[in-house]
Amino acid sequence: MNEIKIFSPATVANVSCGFDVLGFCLDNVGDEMVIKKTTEKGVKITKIVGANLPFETQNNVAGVAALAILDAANADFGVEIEIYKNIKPGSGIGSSSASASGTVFAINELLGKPFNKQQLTLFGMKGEAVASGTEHADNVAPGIFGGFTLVKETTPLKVVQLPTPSELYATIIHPQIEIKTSEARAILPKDIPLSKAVKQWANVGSLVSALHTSDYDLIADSLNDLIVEPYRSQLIPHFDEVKAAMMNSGALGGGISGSGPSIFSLSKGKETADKVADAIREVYSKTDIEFDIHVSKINAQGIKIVKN
Ligand SMILES: Nc1ncnc2c1ncn2[C@@H]1O[C@H](COP(=O)(O)OP(=O)(O)O)[C@@H](O)[C@H]1O
Ligand SMILES: N[C@@H](CCOP(=O)(O)O)C(=O)O
Repeated sequence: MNEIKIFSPATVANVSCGFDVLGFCLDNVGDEMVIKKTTEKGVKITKIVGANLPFETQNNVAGVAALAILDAANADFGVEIEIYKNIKPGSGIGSSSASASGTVFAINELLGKPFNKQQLTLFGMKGEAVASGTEHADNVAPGIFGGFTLVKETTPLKVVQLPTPSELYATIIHPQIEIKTSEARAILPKDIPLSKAVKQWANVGSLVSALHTSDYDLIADSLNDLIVEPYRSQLIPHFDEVKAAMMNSGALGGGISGSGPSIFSLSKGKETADKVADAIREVYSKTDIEFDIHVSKINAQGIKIVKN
């Protein structure tokens, strides 16, 4: 295979209580990428459509992720990368991560699949670090594995795949303002009170259990973030109103998607997820901020091959 086209989905990191460890994959929102083998070694980004992003290999997450996997494989070829962006950078639904995970998935296919999903996540994290300043894996992992993932450790990397209850839908609003992950990380406290930490890790544990047992009430009870949301929600216009509208229209719960500005909710069934979409549309329609709303199934497969 000399060329591959893939669909690299958007992802929601943190899932309220699981800062830097939990994430899930969306189904109908994402970027496309075309990656071609070249006889000359090295990585060239030849086309970027839909966003103003750096073409220099070292400054683009796709370029850095590509170098990481090609080096590890000691590949005797190089690649040219075309990026078709539908996920706006700084969106909070894993724009940078979609490029990183899509690149390593595609190059692994061109190499004949020598690497497993844990290894691909590791290469993707190298790219993700260009955007956020840290090698967090909570967007890359759900893109590569699909569904819900838990990053148990980063050194050495251990990603745990979690089950996806079949009736779970996500509703997401993306206000068209940019919040850089690196900046949203810089405002977080270095230390947190033990009493809050206890509640937070209890929520992570109960959410993981609830995903295993498809216990929607327990999912609802677990979707709380006492640690990060109080700081970051101040960067998102109308956050409290959107969250109230989500809860009043039947969502199980929700919060900031990744580092924001997107706000996500989870609902039982598409009908409720659509009602949530209507309610949050009403909140933002009264403002002069442009926005997108997505209703999506949870994508259990992750990145998909469009053409090879
Ligand atoms: N291929 C890429 N896709 C998206 N962002 C990229 C890419 N390469 C570099 N970047 C940089 O990463 C930053 C956006 O990433 P980030 O702040 O994490 O947003 P998001 O939450 O949408 O992933 C921007 O500064 C952007 O220029
Ligand atoms: N755990 C990270 C996730 C960032 O997600 P993104 O979609 O905003 O890139 C964080 O919260 O900083």
